Amino acid sequence: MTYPYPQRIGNWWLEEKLGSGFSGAIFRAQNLHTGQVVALKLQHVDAECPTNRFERSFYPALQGGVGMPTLWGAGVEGQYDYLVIDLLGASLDSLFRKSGKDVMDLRSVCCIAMQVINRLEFMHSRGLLHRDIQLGNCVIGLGLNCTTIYMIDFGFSKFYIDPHTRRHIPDSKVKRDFIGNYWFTSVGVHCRGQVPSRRDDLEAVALMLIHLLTPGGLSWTRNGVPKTDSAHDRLIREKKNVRPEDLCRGLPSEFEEFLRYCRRLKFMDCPDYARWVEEFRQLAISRGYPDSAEFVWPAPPDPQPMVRAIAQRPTQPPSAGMLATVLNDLAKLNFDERPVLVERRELVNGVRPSKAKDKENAPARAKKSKGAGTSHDVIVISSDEENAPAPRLPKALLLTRLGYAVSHATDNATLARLVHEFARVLQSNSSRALPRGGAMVLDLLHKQLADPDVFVEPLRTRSMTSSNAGEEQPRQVKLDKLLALRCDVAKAKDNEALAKMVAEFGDVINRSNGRTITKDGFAFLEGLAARLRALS
Ligand SMILES: Nc1ncnc2c1ncn2[C@@H]1O[C@H](COP(=O)(O)OP(=O)(O)OP(=O)(O)O)[C@@H](O)[C@H]1O
Repeated sequence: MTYPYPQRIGNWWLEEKLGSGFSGAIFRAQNLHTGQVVALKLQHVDAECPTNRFERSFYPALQGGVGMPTLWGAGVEGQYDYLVIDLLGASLDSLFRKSGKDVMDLRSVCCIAMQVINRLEFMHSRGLLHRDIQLGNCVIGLGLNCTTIYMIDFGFSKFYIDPHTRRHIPDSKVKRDFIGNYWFTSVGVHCRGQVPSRRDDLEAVALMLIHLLTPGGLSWTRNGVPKTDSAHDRLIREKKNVRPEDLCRGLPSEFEEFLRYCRRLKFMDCPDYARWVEEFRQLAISRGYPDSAEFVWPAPPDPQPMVRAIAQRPTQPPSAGMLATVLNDLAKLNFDERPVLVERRELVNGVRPSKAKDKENAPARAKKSKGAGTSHDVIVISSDEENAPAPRLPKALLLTRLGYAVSHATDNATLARLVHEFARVLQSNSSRALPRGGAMVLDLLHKQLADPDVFVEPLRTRSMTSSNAGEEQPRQVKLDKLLALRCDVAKAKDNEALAKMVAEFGDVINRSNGRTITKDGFAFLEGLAARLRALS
């Protein structure tokens, strides 16, 4: 039922209608005495779902938080229940729709991730769950606050810390009607009728981020809001059955890891918000984006479109155009040798394809690579000459390029050279910590050595899902393992054995304090390069 809206309520003069929801409408309003301009959320007292009544009780707990609207007034006057809050800008939903793009750019998505996870950390620290995370409930600020994302619509919120007992609300095995929205509410709450807790707010964020990066959005959002029970059942089935790896195919691994992480959390677990903010920050940095969580919209032109393009998993064959761009860029890094690639399927455990085949493929390859066509057949990131000038490129970009070259290397000699280059890049770091881009290179190297045509779970994911996930190893254990790896690498029989060692190396470094690479670690990498040369 719709109700006629008054022109004035309390001290507020209602102006333009900004939007409307299930139970009411929201107006820009002005204070009759001070001229202050605000947003006023109006609901009829007989509204079917009187969310203002609940929202009013949650706002006080949220005051003072970054990205939390200030509550300026609230009450019931006549037939209307109203809430007066900061006037804010457009929702992420409307910004994205108006952009006309099929997917949102990675930098913006990383900023959304960092900010929304921070907002949830704040809300949860005040004992409150949001329970309706969606793009329409994330809005940007106005004026100086236009790069800050605000959370709105606390109509479905709930205190998960009982204000009287100060304890977490209890779980229940009894299935309940779901609360939230069709698109992003967690599988546990939406499809299994579980009681929502902090983990579910976070899972909704994960789904929202994946949605933004998926052409056409998450598959279950494509038919619109389900209008019948059977359509809703279908949606639930689809949402429940899709595997994280399928949802996140082609996306940077952080998104799949984040979704899996949320789904592994137990009902009362406190999520590690800082870790995920840092993961998305590092992801943005590793792709060459500024180190900032500010949500700048419209998204500025991408300074490194090539880097973003190769965020795709290497299992997806790059287009000829993309390949040409990447090869051109690689060529600029150095070089007296020019890259020529052969088909990935021709790499069998480091055995070089036959010369005859090389010749057959030569014309096609030459077209893809500007300047190709010389007799050289490897990608060179830098020459072996000691005094060759070091490329002045950000480390993250160098590592990304190395990763790309590793995933397209076709013989052990190339891999050997890339591993040597990898060790050099890591050593040029002021810190000896393995950067995120370094972990990616190890992942790709492991995959190349194990079997380039088979999907190999990334090392970082594996170490986090293992039974001793996240556990740090005592320093001595780490040192012993690295020493053993350093000694054993020279005796490795084949690429498979080397793949196992790379996996072990990544695991040891990942689980060590500060992820530092010791002298033995570097010696292992050099030993690996030598062994690859010997096996080529
Ligand atoms: N503070 C604000 N400033 C400017 N616009 C706002 C503000 N709050 C909400 N809006 C706009 O109004 C729309 C509806 O707001 P909100 O979600 O709070 O209402 P609702 O009635 O709870 O909606 P729903 O039924 O969709 O949950 C938002 O999507 C947004 O576009």
